[in-house]
Amino acid sequence: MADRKLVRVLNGETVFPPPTWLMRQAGRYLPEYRATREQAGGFLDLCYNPDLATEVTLQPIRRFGFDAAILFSDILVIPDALDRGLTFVKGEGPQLTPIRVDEIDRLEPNRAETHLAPVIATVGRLRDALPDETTLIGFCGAPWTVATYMIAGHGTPDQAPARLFGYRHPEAMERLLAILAEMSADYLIRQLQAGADCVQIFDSWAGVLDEASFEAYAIGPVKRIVDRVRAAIPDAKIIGFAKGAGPLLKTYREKTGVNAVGLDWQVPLSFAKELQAQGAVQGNLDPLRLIAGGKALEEGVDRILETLKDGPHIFNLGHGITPEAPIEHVEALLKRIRGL
Ligand SMILES: Cc1c2[nH]c(c1CCC(=O)O)Cc1[nH]c(c(CCC(=O)O)c1C)Cc1[nH]c(c(CCC(=O)O)c1C)Cc1[nH]c(c(C)c1CCC(=O)O)C2
Repeated sequence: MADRKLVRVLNGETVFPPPTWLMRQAGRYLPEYRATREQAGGFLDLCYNPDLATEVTLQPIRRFGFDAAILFSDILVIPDALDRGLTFVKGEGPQLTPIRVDEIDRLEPNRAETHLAPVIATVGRLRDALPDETTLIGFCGAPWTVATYMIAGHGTPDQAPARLFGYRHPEAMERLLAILAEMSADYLIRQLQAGADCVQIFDSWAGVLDEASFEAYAIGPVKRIVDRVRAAIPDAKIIGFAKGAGPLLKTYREKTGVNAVGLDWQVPLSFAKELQAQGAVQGNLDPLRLIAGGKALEEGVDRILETLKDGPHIFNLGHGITPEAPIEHVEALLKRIRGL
């Protein structure tokens, strides 16, 4: 496992061309994903079916030969384990029962072990099925991002309901985040024990927090996860993706102790290079350049490679690939990176 390229980068090595994978690389832009998704029934049925979840995880590896596979699941399986009424309505995204302050102390985190067993089974199967050189990435949502969906009950443009909840009920928010942090740490430990080489913590909504809230809600709970995971697995490799964190990424890495920071597409490359002096960085092509293709794609890729080639870098998008991304553009992206 130590030789897998992406793990070497997480250890601080410079590898060129950089190991490459794409957030949401298993998804609706692939016809084979749409077919398996149809077969599964609902989206959650797909997440909890080890045969089909293994299949969709492997699809982008077979087609493109990415350097890493990411477990197929969703960050919202944690609130699902807490029985928060999660459903995925086609075209509308996730819906949950908005949580009230008085419900927080009645949550039952112990349900997670049994509930998430099929996801852990998927990790084990993947390690057996993947080519030896392919890194297997496990993941969870960061407590703050998961909490934003639990509080609003759905996605919102700026997660105002969760921000207001935090200002009005700071103690309840701290308790909710602490519960999610412990559950997430246990979940990541199980993924690593089942065969994941490293894990990523997705904080997609970190960028809506002000500085003090970022410290309390984005840094604190993620540090708790990192510390707890490393107490069980001392050399666990962890990528933190705090989308929209901008200049706070330096403190984020220092205080949480993650091995690599994920960069969204708005992070200036000059700053990315500064961050690289502290350790590995991952990112950060604008997903829309992948849709556009041609010069927009080539120039975006070249600028990232040129700026980050002398330090530890994992090539990725600055956020997930979208259903509109043409398959030929993904092929062109990989050719450009690998210089073929
Ligand atoms: C916020 C968030 C979620 N889920 C996730 C995040 C954090 C990353 C991000 O910001 O994109 C993370 C996630 N979701 C999914 C993965 C699988 C692994 C991967 O390929 O990266 C991962 C890592 C599958 C998925 N999760 C979802 C899909 C699409 C569902 C479908 O097939 O119908 C996939 C492939 C659904 C989902 N799940 C979520 C939303 C808001 C939606 C609806 C939006 C959409 O439809 O794209 C919650």
